[in-house]
Parts: sequence; structure tokens; C-alpha cells
Amino acid sequence: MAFSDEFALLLRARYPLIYIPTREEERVETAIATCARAQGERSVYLWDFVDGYQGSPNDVGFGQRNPLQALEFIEKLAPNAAGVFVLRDYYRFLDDISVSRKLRNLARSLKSQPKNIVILSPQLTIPDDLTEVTTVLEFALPTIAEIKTEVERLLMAMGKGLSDRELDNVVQSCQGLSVERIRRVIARAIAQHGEFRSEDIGLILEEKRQTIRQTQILDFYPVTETVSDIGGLDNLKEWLLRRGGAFSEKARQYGLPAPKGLLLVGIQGTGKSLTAKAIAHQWQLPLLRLDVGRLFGGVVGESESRTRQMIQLAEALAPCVLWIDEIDKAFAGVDSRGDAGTSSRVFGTFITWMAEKQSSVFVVSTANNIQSLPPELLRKGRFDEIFFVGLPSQEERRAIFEVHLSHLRPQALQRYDLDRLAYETPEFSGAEIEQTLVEAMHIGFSQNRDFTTDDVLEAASQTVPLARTAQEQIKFLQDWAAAGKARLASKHNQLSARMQQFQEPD
Ligand SMILES: Nc1ncnc2c1ncn2[C@@H]1O[C@H](COP(=O)(O)OP(=O)(O)OP(=O)(O)O)[C@@H](O)[C@H]1O
Repeated sequence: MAFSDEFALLLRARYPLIYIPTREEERVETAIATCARAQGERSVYLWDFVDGYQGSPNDVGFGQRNPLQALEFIEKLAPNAAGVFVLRDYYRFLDDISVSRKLRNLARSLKSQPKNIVILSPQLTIPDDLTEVTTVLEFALPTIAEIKTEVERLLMAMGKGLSDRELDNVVQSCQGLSVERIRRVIARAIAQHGEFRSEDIGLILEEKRQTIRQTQILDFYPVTETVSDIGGLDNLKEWLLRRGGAFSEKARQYGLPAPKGLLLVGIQGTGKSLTAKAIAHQWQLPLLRLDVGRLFGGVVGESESRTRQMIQLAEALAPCVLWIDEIDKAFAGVDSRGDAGTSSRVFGTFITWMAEKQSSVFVVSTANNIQSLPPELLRKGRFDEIFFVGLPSQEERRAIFEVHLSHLRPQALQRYDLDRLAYETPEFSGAEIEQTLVEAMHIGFSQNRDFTTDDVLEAASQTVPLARTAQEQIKFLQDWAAAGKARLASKHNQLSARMQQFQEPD
């Protein structure tokens, strides 16, 4: 639903306290004023800490530097006087006991009056005691059409012009930025060179990175890992390499849909996160990491609002890779509990997006525990493919030792007996192999010499691989994969031999 429709609905339904997390004061205030006008005789009152109330000549300055008075003003108006009270800066006072008490009392009395309080805030932090009476309303970032109007207006005001193609590129790169930031970055580029050039898109992208960092929901993840840093997992690598150009314009013209994403399931340390990073690098796309835990907040509507904000940002950065680590932990038991709680709603928003997604956001989710994953996530159409990432076979362990040793000792790789290392480390995961090498380096370093194959073997003998203590989990995952529920990331492990009867080779 569009902001104006949702806002109008809240006004009509007499929601007393509406909280809008946005940094775009000017744009949201214009939208509120338009909406209030469309609702009949509803006056809009604007308050800020320094100037108090503005707008109506009789009340100018009322409640200046006095947040409690700002609320008393609402009380003293006639009960049938319709009004929307937009309070800027007010989020800073919500922790104050007298303010929060007054707001709760007002919320009760305003239910029978055509008055609504709107709190604008650059962040979403609502104290516990106000969560019951507050409704969070999301204010979306500007649409492509709004951005285009703004960019054209700015360029015209500065007497600059761009070709249609350049303009489209600029508009596209501005997606995900607030109008304020768009103005700032374009003004900065023009101030720097006296004109706006296509190279200045770099400045816009940097501005976008900063915005994304500030949301604290998504992180820009720098990637250096490549597909050749992954030892083994040949089926998975082949799958990726085959989709190399799938995000290009050429692929669109060919009629290919943009790939949706992958779900990687397997025990800890088998290279799932490494794969997410390598995909971004391989396809030359920015990698955004989502911390699902940060989506959840206690206020009504807050978590869904953050989820939609996250989706909007990711789409604004498309084409990109969105990496969701440990998705099983975030949505554990959503379906089996059948609850209508926050995690179900967040999950619902996410899954609907995954199913309907047209944008070039490639989602890589990783999970350790298939049992706790909601079954809807595994249904066809959510991800392009579900891969089971098992423990590496002997051949794969050799490849993993080779990858790491060629980084650690590029000139002396031949000194290490890779076959022996792979043979002597059954059930080791990639992460454990890496850890064993670090341990071996400590041994060598403490004795003032380089580390040897024997040091690695000694370190390995002191390691109890997780596989030994997590046998049940592994068995469960293997049976699940063997039942044809997932494709094997590896070509060479025992399971693949077992499964060859069940699965067609790709
Ligand atoms: N197949 C592999 N090839 C090379 N290195 C690997 C491989 N698997 C794991 N590693 C090493 O182990 C580290 C940890 O692995 P990674 O974080 O990718 O595992 P994971 O499967 O995502 O584990 P978790 O479920 O705990 O997040 C990697 O950064 C990499 O150095």
C-alpha cells in the first residue's frame, strides 16, 4: 500500500500515535500535508524543539524548548478540532517519564478525537512503555519517477544537461538514496568539476554505501575470495560458472530470467560463507550481508518495516548479492509453531518477496540445521537451487590444503605432502583444515623455523573434528540430501556415489 493510503487509513481509524522512521523530513511533511488536505478539514501543526509550533499565527512558538508543553497544546484544543501534530526531534524525549506518561494518557483520550500525533525520527528506537500505543509507518525512499524529476530539476537549476542515456544511468544509481542525499551528492559533484560527468556516478555509489552502513541492517562486505579459493565443491562451482553472465543486459535480451538465489545447507565450516563471497567476486557484484537478528524490533510494525526497508535497499543496489547467514536460526520453527508472531510476519514478507522477485538481487542463504527451517523456504520457486555442502572427500581435502598452502607458502608448496595431509585428516571440514594449518604455523614459529607436513599432522592429531561430535546432525543432513531434497555441492564424496542412482547428473 502506498504511504498516502496507509497514512490516510491510520488517520481515519484514529491511531493516536504514529511513528515514522525517516531522514526525509521535508518530503514526508509534504506527503502528510497532502494527505491531511485530502482528509477534509484537518490542520497540520508542525513542532520542533527550537522553534516550537509553527504554521498557525496564534500559536507560533508555543512549546518552544518544552516537549511537555507541545503535548499540552494538543490537549487544550477543542475535542472536535481535527488536526495532525507532526513532532520533529521528539524521539529524543521519549525516554523521559513525564513525556511518556503524558503520551500514553493522550493516546487514550485521542482515540475518541480526530487528532493524530506523528513523530518523525531518523532512527527506530521506541521505549518499551510506548510500544503498545505506537504504530510504525514506513516512508519509502523516492521512486524512480520521483528521482528523475528531482535530478532533472537540479541539473536544470544549475544550468547543466545530460543525454537521455546518461540521465537514466544517474537516476538508476541514485535509487536507494533520499532526495536530500541526491541533492547533496549532485551539488558536490558540480561544485568539484563545474559540471556533472558520468564518472561522478562513483560519488553517488559511495554515498549509497554510507547510507547502507548507517541503516545497520545491511553491511557492505568487501570480497577478495574467488571461486578458485574454494577447494572441492565442483558441482556448485560449475553451477556458478555457468551463470556467469546471467545478470547482463545480453542475458535479458536472450530472455533469461535473473537468477533468484541459492540455499546452501551443511554443517559448520564447510565453505558456505566462503561460497557467498566468491559468488559476489566472480560475478563482480557488490555483496550485502544481512544480519537477520537486526530485523527484529519490539514495536508493532517495526520488524516488518525493517524487512521492507532492507528489501528496498537491496533492490536499490541491484544487481547485487544479498547474503543471509544462518537463516535457520532466524526463522527457526516459524511454521511448526504456526504462530502469528513477529518472526512469522517477517518471514512472510521475505518469502513473498523471494517468490515474486523480479530484481537482480541474488540471495545466498546459508543454514546448518534443516530441521528448523520453515518448509515454505524449501519449496520450488524460492531459490533456484538448494545445495547440500557435505564434509570434503579425501580428494577435496587435498584441494583445500592446496588452496590454503598456496596462499601461505606460494613458493614452497611442493615441500608439503598434500596426499598424506588429505589422507590423515578424515572428517575434517575446510575450516578445521585451515585451523590446523594455523596451529602448525604456531609450532614452526615457536621453534624459529618454517612449518612442515609433520607439524600439520601433529596439529591435526590434536583436533577432534566437529563431525565426530555432530554425527547425528550430519547423518540427518546426509539422509535429507540423499532423499533428493538438495543437490550435492561436491562431485567426489561418498554420498555422491550413493546418490548417483537417485539423481541425474547435471
Ligand atoms: N571448501 C573450502 N575450500 C577452502 N577453504 C575452505 C573451504 N571450506 C571452508 N574453508 C575455510 O574455512 C573458513 C570458514 O568457512 P565458512 O565460514 O565458509 O564455513 P561455513 O560453512 O559458512 O560455516 P558456518 O556454518 O559456521 O558459517 C573459510 O573462510 C575458509 O578459509
